[in-house]
Amino acid sequence: DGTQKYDYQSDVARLRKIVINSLYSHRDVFLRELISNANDALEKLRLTSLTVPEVLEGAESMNITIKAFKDEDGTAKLVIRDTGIGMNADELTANLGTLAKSGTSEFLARAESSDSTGTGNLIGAFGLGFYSSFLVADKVYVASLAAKSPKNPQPQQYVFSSSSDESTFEVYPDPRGNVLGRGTEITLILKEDALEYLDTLRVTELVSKHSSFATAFPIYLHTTRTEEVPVDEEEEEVTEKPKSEDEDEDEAVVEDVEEEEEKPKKTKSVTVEEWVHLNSQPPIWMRDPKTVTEEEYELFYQSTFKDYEKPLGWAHFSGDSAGTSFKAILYIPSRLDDSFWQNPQTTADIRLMVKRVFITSDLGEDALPKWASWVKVVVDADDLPLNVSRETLQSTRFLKQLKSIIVKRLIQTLAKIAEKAAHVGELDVLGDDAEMSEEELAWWRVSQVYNNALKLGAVEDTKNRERIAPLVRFPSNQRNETSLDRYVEGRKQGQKQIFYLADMGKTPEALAKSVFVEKLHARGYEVLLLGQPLDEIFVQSVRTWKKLPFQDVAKAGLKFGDEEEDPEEEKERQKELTEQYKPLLEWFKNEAKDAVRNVVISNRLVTSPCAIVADAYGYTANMEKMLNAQNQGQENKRVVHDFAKKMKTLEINPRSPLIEGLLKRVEQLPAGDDAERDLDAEAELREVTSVLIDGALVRSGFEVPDSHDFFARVDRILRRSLGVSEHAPTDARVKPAPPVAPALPEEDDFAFDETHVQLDPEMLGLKVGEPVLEDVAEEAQTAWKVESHDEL
Ligand SMILES: Nc1ncnc2c1ncn2[C@@H]1O[C@H](COP(=O)(O)OP(=O)(O)OP(=O)(O)O)[C@@H](O)[C@H]1O
Repeated sequence: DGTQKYDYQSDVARLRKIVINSLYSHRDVFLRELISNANDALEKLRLTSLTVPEVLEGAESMNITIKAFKDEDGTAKLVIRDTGIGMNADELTANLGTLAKSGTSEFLARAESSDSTGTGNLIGAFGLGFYSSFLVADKVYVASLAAKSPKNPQPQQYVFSSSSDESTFEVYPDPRGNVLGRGTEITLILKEDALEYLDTLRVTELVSKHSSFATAFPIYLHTTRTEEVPVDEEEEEVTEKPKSEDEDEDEAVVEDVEEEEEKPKKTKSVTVEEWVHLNSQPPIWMRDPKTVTEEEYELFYQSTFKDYEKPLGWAHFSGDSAGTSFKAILYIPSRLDDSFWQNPQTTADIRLMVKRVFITSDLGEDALPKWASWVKVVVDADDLPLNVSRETLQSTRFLKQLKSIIVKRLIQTLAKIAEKAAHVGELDVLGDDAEMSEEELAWWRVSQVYNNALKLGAVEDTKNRERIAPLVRFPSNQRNETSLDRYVEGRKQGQKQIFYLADMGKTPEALAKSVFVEKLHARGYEVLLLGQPLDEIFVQSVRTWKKLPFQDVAKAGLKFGDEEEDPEEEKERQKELTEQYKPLLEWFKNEAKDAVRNVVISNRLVTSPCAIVADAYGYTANMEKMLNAQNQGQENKRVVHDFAKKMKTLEINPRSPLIEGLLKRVEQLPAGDDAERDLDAEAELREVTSVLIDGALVRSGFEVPDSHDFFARVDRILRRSLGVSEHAPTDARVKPAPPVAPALPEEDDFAFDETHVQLDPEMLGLKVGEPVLEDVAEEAQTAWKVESHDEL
């Protein structure tokens, strides 16, 4: 009576199908998911009881029980029961029949497209746990009795039932009445091929592997075993051997013993039922770190934070803060979500417990500084006021200090991983696993994921800057990556600057080829190559390292540090060169007056003919790019901006044959009044010079003021060198577009039939059947689909 029949929401139907089809090989996950739900329900109850004590009525204990058995009809049942908060009829319908979680479509897309590796864990991560019961059950009954509360003073026990192949479910009052006392009982009617879960050993193994950390509440498993018990004395037939009269004492002793062995006491088999406590060990964070294995730490992380990948590192520590002692484990996840960079306010994942009881994982937005908000932490404090709002909780001294304790510990943990891999900077081929030791690989992974977050830390977290900056790695012209400490260690005698070149968006390879690096590189100096958006800001914030200031090699002020050792003749030569090149310097000053402030003989160029160097207070190309983007449309800033833009020097390389040639041509120009001058030759030379200046701008990373005009000049010079007429026009006739279309396009006009695009993985030289390669093929196929769209 009172049965309500419902259709599943379409998403649920789709999801159940995916879960059942794609997760077959991961079906063990169902138990972990159901236990995790039971734990959540118990946590909710405990927390609610702080303000509404009557919720505890109905059942004394707070625990989870599991019972597997075959009933009288031979039906295999697995029953998982908790005495948690429970659900009323509406909650059963809403919680189990609809999907309220965001991210579901992401899960669906991922589960439908992937080869299902990792989906076993995805399922929990997306909050779809309950449906995993259909992996092992043909039919599921969820009986639930909500906890008593002022709103629901007389709760009634209801049942939700559904079978794995139906698209409907039913909710009805439990015909047994309120037998649960409180909480939820999930009865799985096991599938024919899932009878393994009747085996208590199997269940014990699963619980201890995946769930023993997931809950602080006791989990009991119902077990039965047969035991031989002695039959009662009176039942036993006592046959005593009559003693012969001539027996002596000694013989009698021997006979007695023999008699006992030959005639064992009678026993009978009885079935003993027992509830075995499966998670009797204290939770992992309460244990002595020496007794916890690596695998236990990893499994605990995966089940607690619902991550299907293993963490990159962790720290297990205890302490005392503001009079509260605590134990904690912090984890470094293997990935940094994209949202880290997109969302300026990220909430931290800190699971706060008090004496093993979970309190909250929402400590507000500034629970950790932004740069460290990705760290995952479990903290168990000895004593905290529980029955309080989040705001009050946040203002406790303990929680205020917790923030800096976690950050400090995180930095220490990262530093330890880095230290163990101290030689990582010397590796030539990073990323080649074969060449890396385990320690190096561990640090390499951390650095790959968190390097930019650490830069952010060094910029924003001024208190910890000194500790974070040494963890940041930069590529250089000499190695794939180096720390600031290693850079300073490897500096040359006399070197008093940390050389760097910053150009946002450029690869280290491209930066290494820059005109500014060429001489430093040729002389054996190390230059940090900064191509990431945060790099220049990092350098500006840190300013000096081990007392050495950072020097932008694209700016004036570059000193090798051994200039004083230069012989007299070197200085003399420099003077001579300036004298010798005077006419060319004058010529350039005139031609480049719109772009630069000064023109000098270069000391930094090796093969390039010229380059443009920013003054110490002018803008480098990189800063100019950043400021251009920032100041767009702001007239008042433009004036300052334009001024700073001109604070540049053109350096020319006297050893370059191009510059030598130009000097000769400038010297050959007839001087005098207009009548004596060769205006054509001057114009031609001016054009070459302007291309050289613009070329120097480009070479130095700046933009040319008018690229169309620049290329028109290059074209003219090319024509001249090819002997083609400079003025011959190009045939510029083109076919005009057809007249305006009369009607709006139909949808079909753009339809693209994907079924035509099937790319054979073997065509790509990939072996079919290997999951990794299939992924590649799939990616290639997607890429090709996109290309075909473009062509259409
Ligand atoms: N044993 C239970 N006691 C009380 N409520 C439950 C229980 N099991 C499930 N629920 C309710 O059903 C909802 C859906 O459960 P489901 O396992 O599908 O997702 P979830 O538990 O919300 O997410 P996740 O699996 O990530 O923890 C839960 O949010 C909870 O409200």
